[in-house]
Amino acid sequence: MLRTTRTVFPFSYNCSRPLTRKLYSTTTTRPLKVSVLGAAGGIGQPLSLLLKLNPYISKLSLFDIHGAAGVAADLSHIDTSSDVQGYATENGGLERSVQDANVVIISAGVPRKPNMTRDDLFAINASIIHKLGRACAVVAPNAIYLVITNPVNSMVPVLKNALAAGGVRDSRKLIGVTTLDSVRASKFLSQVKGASPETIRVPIVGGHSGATIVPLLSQSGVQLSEKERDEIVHRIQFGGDEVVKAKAGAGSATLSMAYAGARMTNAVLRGLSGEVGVTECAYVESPLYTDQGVDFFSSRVTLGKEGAEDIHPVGLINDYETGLLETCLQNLKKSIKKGLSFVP
Ligand SMILES: NC(=O)C1=CN([C@@H]2O[C@H](COP(=O)(O)OP(=O)(O)OC[C@H]3O[C@@H](n4cnc5c(N)ncnc54)[C@H](O)[C@@H]3O)[C@@H](O)[C@H]2O)C=CC1
Ligand SMILES: O=C([O-])CC(=O)C(=O)O
Repeated sequence: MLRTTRTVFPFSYNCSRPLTRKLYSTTTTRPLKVSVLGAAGGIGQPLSLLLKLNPYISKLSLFDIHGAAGVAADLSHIDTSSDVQGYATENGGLERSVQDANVVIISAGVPRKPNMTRDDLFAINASIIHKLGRACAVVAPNAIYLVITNPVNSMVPVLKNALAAGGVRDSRKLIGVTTLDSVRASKFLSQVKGASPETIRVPIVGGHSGATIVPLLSQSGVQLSEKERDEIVHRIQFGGDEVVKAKAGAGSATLSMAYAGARMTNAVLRGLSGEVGVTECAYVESPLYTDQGVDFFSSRVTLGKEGAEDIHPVGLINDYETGLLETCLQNLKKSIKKGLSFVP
């Protein structure tokens, strides 16, 4: 197979090399197809743009109930190697868009408006995720699924059941995207400390909503006063609300989410391509807290050819973080139960 080396992507992210950020460089050996569902949306469009720049991807497939053909036509003029194709609902467009996909990214659904919680999106988004999952299970049983749609804490369990109903049961291939919390943590901490965000890594465990977002600042190597710590934890937990408020009814984070989604997708593609030691924090079916009735949990995972291959424990945490984790687990348990109990 032809081997090509390109340097086009704006970031390289590797938890095993946390202090490096450089132009993306890879040797591609395997053509990979990535499908984006919800591709014409606020996240879908900039995410698809970033994916068009990713040299791991040979086929970029865009599906939306409105407007994917236009987005695909636009992106297809960009002079990178990948082919872009847009699909609408008609003529089995969804099924054709995900057929043989290696990775399916789902950002289809409704975003928050001010004074809404992520959980307020549950009913409408669960129906969408379930429907997409049922269709995808038939034509893309081996894909890795990345769920962006909120509430992530419940949508991943919803998708698990939808895929399982179609006979697809590999938990390593079902991943909730919590990367935006990691991105925010690096940025917010860097602002407090006057450091470069590239040099700061904070493991974020738990889930992706308010008190379920547990930043392990004690593992960041950054010293903080109690006041600084409390403020930064609050800002990381409720960073999404800042954007929802600022957008004043026009939706929630899209551009920073596209960046975070592209980073997570890139990590998954590196793992799929055989790179060893690729890790990110992600929300997966996890054995870590099943004894407390919590079957899904975000922690550091190692990504490989089968998806989330190793799930790492939270590691050493202090009393303050133990308190945050207890609150997180209580909340997470309810969101997971709600997701698993969803009946379309
Ligand atoms: N995981 C995370 O960290 C984050 C998650 N989100 C979530 O991502 C989701 C999408 O947000 P935005 O892109 O801003 O919303 P948006 O409304 O701009 O875009 C959503 C897109 O989904 C499409 N869509 C709706 N039903 C569909 C279906 N059945 N099949 C295919 N496409 C369908 C719509 O046509 C639209 O283009 C929301 O639920 C939001 O809360 C947002 C930010 C961060
Ligand atoms: O806040 C929202 O609804 C969108 C989101 O998940 C985030 O920005 O973290």
